[in-house]
Amino acid sequence: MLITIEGIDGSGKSTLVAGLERALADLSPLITREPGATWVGEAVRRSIAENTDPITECLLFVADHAAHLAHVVRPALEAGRIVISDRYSDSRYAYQGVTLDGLFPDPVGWLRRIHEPFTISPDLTFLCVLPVDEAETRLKTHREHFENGCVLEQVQRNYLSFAEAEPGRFVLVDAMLPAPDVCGFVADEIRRRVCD
Ligand SMILES: Nc1ncnc2c1ncn2[C@@H]1O[C@H](COP(=O)(O)OP(=O)(O)OP(=O)(O)O)[C@@H](O)[C@H]1O
Ligand SMILES: Cc1cn([C@H]2C[C@H](O)[C@@H](COP(=O)(O)O)O2)c(=O)[nH]c1=O
Repeated sequence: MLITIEGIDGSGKSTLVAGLERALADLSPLITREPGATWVGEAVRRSIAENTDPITECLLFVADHAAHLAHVVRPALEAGRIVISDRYSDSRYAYQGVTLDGLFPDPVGWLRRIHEPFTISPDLTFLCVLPVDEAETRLKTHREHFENGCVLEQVQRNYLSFAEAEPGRFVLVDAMLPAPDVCGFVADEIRRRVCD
C-alpha cells in the first residue's frame, strides 16, 4: 500500500510522518520522502537554493521521483511493505503547476502526462490543510522560494482541486489541530484502510 502525505510548506507533514513512524511501528512501514530519498535529491536541493529556471527545476523534481520509484518505492511495495512518503507526485502537480504557469498551456495536464507512463499512483493521500498565514508563522526562519504566501495560496488551491476531483484517494486533514491529534487521526485512518 502506497500512502502519501501532502500539503503546503509548514503544514506539519514532517511532524506527522515522524509521529506515524512511532504510532504505526507494529506495521513496519517504510518511511520515505521527496525530494531527497536518493542522490538526485541533492541536485534538486541545489536547484532550489540557486533559484534555477522553473523548467530545469521541474525536470530535476521529476528525475528525483523516477529515482525514488526505482530504488525505494517499487522495491518496498514489491516486498509487501506499507510505504509512507512525505511528498510525492501531487507535490509536482500542485507546485510546478504554479511555477510553470504562463510558460506554456496547461502545465498540470503536461505534468500528469509525463508521470503517467512510469509512476505508481498512491492508494491513499492525506492532505494537510492549513491557512497560509498560519503556515508562514510556523515556518518563521528558513524560507525557500516556494515559501511565499502568494505561491502557497495557489499551491493550496491546486491541492484542494485535486482532492475534490479524487475524493476516494484524498483524505483532508485539519492541520490546525494539535500535532498528536493530527497523528492520531491519520494513524487510525491508515489502520482502518489496512484492515479493510
Ligand atoms: N499540529 C501542529 N500544531 C502546531 N505546530 C505544528 C504542528 N505540526 C507541526 N508544527 C510545527 O510547525 C513547523 C513546521 O512543521 P513541519 O516541518 O512538520 O512542516 P512541513 O509541512 O514538513 O514543512 P516543509 O514542507 O516546509 O518541510 C515546525 O516548527 C513544527 O514543530
Ligand atoms: C517534491 C516537491 C517539492 N517541491 C517543493 C516544496 C518545498 O518548498 C520544497 C522542498 O520540500 P520540503 O518538503 O520542504 O523538504 O520543494 C516542489 O516544488 N515540487 C515537488 O515535486
